[in-house]
Amino acid sequence: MAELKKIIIDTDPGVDDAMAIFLALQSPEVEVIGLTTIYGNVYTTLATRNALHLLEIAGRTDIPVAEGSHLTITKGTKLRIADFVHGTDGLGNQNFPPPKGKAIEQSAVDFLIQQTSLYPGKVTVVALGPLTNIALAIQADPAFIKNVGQIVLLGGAFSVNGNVNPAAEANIFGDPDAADIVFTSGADILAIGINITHQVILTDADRDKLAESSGKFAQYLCKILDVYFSYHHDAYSTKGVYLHDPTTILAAVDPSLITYVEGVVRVQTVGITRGLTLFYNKQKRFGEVTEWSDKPTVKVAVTVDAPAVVKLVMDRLMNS
Ligand SMILES: O=c1[nH]cnc2c1ncn2[C@@H]1O[C@H](CO)[C@@H](O)[C@H]1O
Repeated sequence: MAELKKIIIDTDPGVDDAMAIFLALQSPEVEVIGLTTIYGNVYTTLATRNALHLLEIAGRTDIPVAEGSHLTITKGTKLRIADFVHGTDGLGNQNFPPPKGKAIEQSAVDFLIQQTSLYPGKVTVVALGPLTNIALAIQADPAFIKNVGQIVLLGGAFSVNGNVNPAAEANIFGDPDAADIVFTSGADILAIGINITHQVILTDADRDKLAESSGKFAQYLCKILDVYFSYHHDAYSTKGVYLHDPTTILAAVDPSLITYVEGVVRVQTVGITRGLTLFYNKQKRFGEVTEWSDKPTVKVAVTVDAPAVVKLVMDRLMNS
């Protein structure tokens, strides 16, 4: 049997994170070797609690959860928490009982460094929240960027408006300094921006199908989806919700679902465009040295097979 791709999910659950975690657990192509937590949709403490809860729902308490950073990398910025998208508990205001399990003693950063060095080149880190933990791992251990197989991240708005403001997407806005460290680190990076995820919509009709199925993950998700759907109806007037995190997980599971281009990405860290991701496509040779010169390239997704992604999401959640 071919070796399964090992993945660590860095997550801030979050309704679409819950979907993504369940999808990963339902994907025979990958082995989830751990979850690391971060603030974003909720504060880090609640992210850890929700990660443990979701693994208990899935019957996968064998998978360790390592708690991540409570602060941005500069420790200077006020956190922006998107509880208006996911509910104050991050999971659709369902007031689930606290999980029985606990996070491991090791921090998220130490866990990322240890696991990638145990399996050099074999671990894919799927980053679904702000990039603080990943940037801290890069800073703490120069070998991390060589040891990690690939970092597949949900972040950025490439040639489209952001979702926090016209400039910035939420995960990059959450810690722009960390994001710039990650994008310029030299690691193998695949960025899935909202230019991609806004093409992947779970419709009201899809949700009805999930509700009618007997899949245990489908049933659980239908309980928590209300707040996420209401937010999308109000903010975007869409008849459905964007599948940000599920699309990112599936891009890691099956890279043929997307196409990408390569170039240098820098992140604006100050001013009114703080959190802007700017991709240099190398079409112009600039006479002068720029902030993009001599930086390693990354992969940025440019197309997605949206019907195939939605079908995989539906099939894997209903057959659970
Ligand atoms: O309008 C929004 N503001 C803030 N965060 C959002 C919004 N929509 C979605 N997300 C959250 O941020 C990530 C994608 O940018 C996703 O994790 C999503 O749940």
